[in-house]
Order: sequence, then C-alpha cells, then structure tokens
Amino acid sequence: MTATPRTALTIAGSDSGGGAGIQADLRTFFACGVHGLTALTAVTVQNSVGVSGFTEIPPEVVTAQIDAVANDMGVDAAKTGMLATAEIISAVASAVDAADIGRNRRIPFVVDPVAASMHGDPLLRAEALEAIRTELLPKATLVAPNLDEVRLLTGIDVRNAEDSRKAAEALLDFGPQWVLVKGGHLSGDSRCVDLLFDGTHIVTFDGPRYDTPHTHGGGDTLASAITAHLAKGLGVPDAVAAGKKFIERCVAESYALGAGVGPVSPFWRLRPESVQDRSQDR
Ligand SMILES: Nc1ncnc2c1ncn2[C@@H]1O[C@H](COP(=O)(O)OP(=O)(O)OP(=O)(O)O)[C@@H](O)[C@H]1O
Ligand SMILES: Cc1ncc(COP(=O)(O)O)c(N)n1
Repeated sequence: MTATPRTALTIAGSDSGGGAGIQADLRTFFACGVHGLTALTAVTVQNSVGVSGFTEIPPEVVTAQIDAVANDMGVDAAKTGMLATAEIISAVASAVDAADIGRNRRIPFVVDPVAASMHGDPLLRAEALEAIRTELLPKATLVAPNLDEVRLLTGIDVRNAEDSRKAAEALLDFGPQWVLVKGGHLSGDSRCVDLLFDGTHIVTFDGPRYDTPHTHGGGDTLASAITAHLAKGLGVPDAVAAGKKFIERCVAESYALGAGVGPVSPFWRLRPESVQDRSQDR
C-alpha cells in the first residue's frame, strides 16, 4: 500500500468528446497528483464542432453523489463546472454546506460559472444565472469566469485591464472571497493576462498567448489545476499561480482532434514517449 493522495471533487457535466467537463477535470486531477471524485450533473452530446444536446441528472442524485464521497472518502477541495439548471444549483449549494465545503468553511470551493461551450452552445438554462449569482457565488472561495461569463453575470464588457478590475469588483459584491477574471478571450492581445482580486490584493498572471485554435477545455483545466493545488494545501494566490503555469503548458501542447476545436492537453506531465502520436497510425 502507498500513501493516500489528497482528493479533489468536481461537480460538473460529461463531455462525450473527452476534452472539457468532468473528463478534463479528471485528467487534470490525475496529472496534478490528486485523486479525483465526481458528482455528475449532466450528460452532454458533444464533439469538436459543438454540443447537440444534454440531459441533466436529477438534483437529488447530484446531492447523493456529493454526500456519498464526502462522508466516506473526504474532500480536500471542490470545484463546479456545468450545472445546467437552477434546481441543480440549489441542490449543490445545500450539499456543499452539508459537506463543510465553501468560503469560510473548512474545504476550499472553486466555482467555474460555465454558461456555454466555446462553440456558443448553451450549457446553463437562462433562468439559472440568478441562482449562480445568489446561491453559489456567496459560497465560493474563488470564482473564475471567462469574459463572456463576466458579461452575463455583471453586464460589464471587458476590453482592457481597467475593465477587468471593475468586473472583479462587481463580482466580489456577489460574495465570493476571490475573483479570477480570465483574459483568454481578450482578442487582439499578444499576452493572456488573468486578474486575481479579493478586494485588497490584486495579482496579475501574465503569460504568452499561444497561436492555436485548439483550446477546448481550457477553462475547466485551469479551474481543476487550481482546485488540485488547493487540495494539496496551497493558498489561493499560489494555487492560481500553479494553475496558470499548468494551463499554459496544456495550451502550448494542445492538439487537433475531430473537424473542429481540439483539446488542451496535460499529456506533457507524462513521459512523451508513453503517448502514441495518432497521425503515425495512418
Ligand atoms: N491561446 C492561449 N495561450 C495561452 N493561454 C491561454 C490561451 N487561451 C486561453 N489561455 C489561458 O487559459 C485559461 C482559460 O482562459 P479562457 O479565458 O480561455 O477561459 P474559458 O473561456 O473558460 O476557457 P475555454 O472556453 O477555452 O474552456 C486562462 O488562464 C487563459 O489565460
Ligand atoms: C460538459 C462541459 N463542461 C464545460 C464545457 C466548457 O468548455 P469549453 O468552453 O472549452 O467548450 C463544455 N464544453 N462541456
């Protein structure tokens, strides 16, 4: 028997294409050396060109999954991804309270307020946005929206660093401890700058922008890497720094798969020779 690793729980939807959602979270947890636990919220029918539909899991089954792993295995950090409906969001809000997960509680809680896929297909029912604002954000140790989610949640259209700061302030009003405004969608910028703010401390994470169309699962991978590092005991700024380093490398080594957008890749954490290059099969 070897030492038991720390655990990280993802509460998210399945991506049949394997690049985003619960699949991205699990492979990131594995690459970061933590044991992944899952509470599935929805099953999407998805590939590299889009999401053609989804079925949500009954809220009481989402609750039961969280209770089952929290009561038996223990959770060292948790994150949310696709939550699909207001009913699931309410169930998650109650279940994380019961498991002592969340801001001002024992276990750190990262909220990735997923609203749509990168192809623009909805992953959250429109009426559920208010439940994210009022039921989930007050419980978040960290909320990590992209610029489209910032616009949906606050109405602020971020075009530069000053706007990011204003958006972070507006999001803090909903009650999370920290906000990470992700700059991946700031087109025209040669850098990818993410801004972290808790109302007092501002930290900017400034990295290169890689010229690739294949960034599917980037937001999930970043949030999972941050969650894994929180599970290992890092504080929020250090966990975000580690997550940013991790996602940069995953974007740099993303690959084409299917006719559309390929996934970011944590394969670099494995020995390169252990990953077979599929193009050599043909
Ligand atoms: N082309 C890129 N090169 C380097 N880093 C990137 C690139 N695109 C995004 N990132 C980084 O990836 C992370 C995710 O950012 P992004 O704003 O794209 O979130 P997202 O929209 O939730 O992700 P996605 O929709 O791709 O899953 C951020 O740390 C961002 O800076
Ligand atoms: C199940 C699920 N969860 C999250 C995303 C967002 O990822 P992306 O913005 O890269 O499409 C997704 N496409 N599918």
